[in-house]
Amino acid sequence: MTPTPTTQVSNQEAEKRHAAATALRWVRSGMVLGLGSGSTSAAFITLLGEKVQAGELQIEATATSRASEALARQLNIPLLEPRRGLRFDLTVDGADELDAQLRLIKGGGGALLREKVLETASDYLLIIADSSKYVRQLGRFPLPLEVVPFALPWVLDSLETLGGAPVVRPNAQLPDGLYRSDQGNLLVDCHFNAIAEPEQLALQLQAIPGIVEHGLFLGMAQAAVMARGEQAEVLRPGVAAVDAGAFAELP
Ligand SMILES: O=C[C@H](O)[C@H](O)[C@H](O)COP(=O)(O)O
Repeated sequence: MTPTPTTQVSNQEAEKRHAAATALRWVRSGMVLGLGSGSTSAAFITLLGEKVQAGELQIEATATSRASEALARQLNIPLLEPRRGLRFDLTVDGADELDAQLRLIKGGGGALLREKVLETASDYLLIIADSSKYVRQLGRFPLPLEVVPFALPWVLDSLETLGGAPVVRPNAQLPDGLYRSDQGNLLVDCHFNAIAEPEQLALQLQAIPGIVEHGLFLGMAQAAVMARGEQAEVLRPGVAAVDAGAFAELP
């Protein structure tokens, strides 16, 4: 039987929750956690909050977006403000795409800058994902960039030259009709369709003034928990997937 779009969505939601619940197994009391953004991260934060409220886990955390911070606060998860020397034992976050090397596209929800900041300050980045996120080659998902508003015209010119078919992300609810990040910057989504050399593209994007950050997260994730139906697999860069049940601790 061919799955209907509604069935696909609910399967995807079930996989997100399954990946989130599996990732919780690696959280230990005493850890300082980075909390990701997006729907899969929200599922993780919700389950984490239940454990904290039940007194089963004592952790502290910093969130990668205002939305995740509000959710964590609502669930009484103790929150740490950014400060010098603050590092994270573990950050758990979703992704828009991941490949076999655990190279990622992130930022579909607009949180890529704070995510990259926290994940760079983390000893371990664990990605949680439903199976639709896994790709052979990055780029089908439009690559998000956070852009300083003043620089937008020239950034768009440069992105056209790179073949990125850039689209400024809209938000019909705001007066100028444009989406704003938590920092008040614009988001530009680039339609490369296929990114043959992510490392080279990352360098090219970093060289364009006005791009605050791009959504390519390369060499950052140590592992991913990906749910596939009822199963959860652990992926590590370049290593064949292993059933999550095979691990008691993060590999
Ligand atoms: O800006 C958003 C983040 O990078 C999310 O982690 C990413 O978009 C995945 O979101 P979701 O879990 O909702 O698919």
